Amino acid sequence: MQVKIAAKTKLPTPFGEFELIGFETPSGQEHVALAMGDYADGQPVLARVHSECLTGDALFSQRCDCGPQLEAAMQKIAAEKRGIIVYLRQEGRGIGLINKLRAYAEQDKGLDTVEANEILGFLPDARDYNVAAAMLEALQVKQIRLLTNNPDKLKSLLDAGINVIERVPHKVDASPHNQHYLDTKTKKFGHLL
Ligand SMILES: Nc1nc2c(ncn2[C@@H]2O[C@H](COP(=O)(O)OP(=O)(O)OP(=O)(O)O)[C@@H](O)[C@H]2O)c(=O)[nH]1
Ligand SMILES: [Zn+2]
Repeated sequence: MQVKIAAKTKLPTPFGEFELIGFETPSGQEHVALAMGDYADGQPVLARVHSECLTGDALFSQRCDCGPQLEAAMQKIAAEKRGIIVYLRQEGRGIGLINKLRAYAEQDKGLDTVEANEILGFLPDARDYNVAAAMLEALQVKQIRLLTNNPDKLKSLLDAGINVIERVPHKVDASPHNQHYLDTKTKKFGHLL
């Protein structure tokens, strides 16, 4: 896949100043990367491949752990003064925002995250990481230390051609609201929590 770096700017945050890089795919999708330090020097880069979660990243939802994971990734990168967050606009594990809200409504009736996706006719996880590989290549990131608890994501990134040399655990504290969600991640997706 080809991606185009469409814009680069500064992103001052409570954790330090990141470089914000905007990407466009040939089909018109938009993604961003947040970067700090010299990530193109060929040495391993601490990296998070984060899937968009409007509810968790921006609206403080406690149904999932996305917001705290994003914040923790920014903090860890700032502590090393070097790293990258590939922020993919693959909301709801690739099914889109409104379908995720429909899946939440099914969960409100008692289904878990996997069952809710399935009853709506979707795969449990419909994400595609080829665009992440293309973004890292465009930024000349040669090897990464991946912040994740998800073994499938690790495998998918390797399959997409990303040189992941290490998995760095990325656990955040559970809340009473997301405990069931995290249990499902462990039981059905094999997350190492
Ligand atoms: N379809 C669906 N998507 C969800 C649900 N809860 C969170 N998501 C989406 O899941 C994505 C985050 O993926 P997760 O499976 O939580 O975590 P991960 O990124 O695979 O694994 P880690 O790297 O360990 O965090 C985001 O796109 C969220 O919008 C849900 O109940 N249903
Ligand atoms: Zn989330």
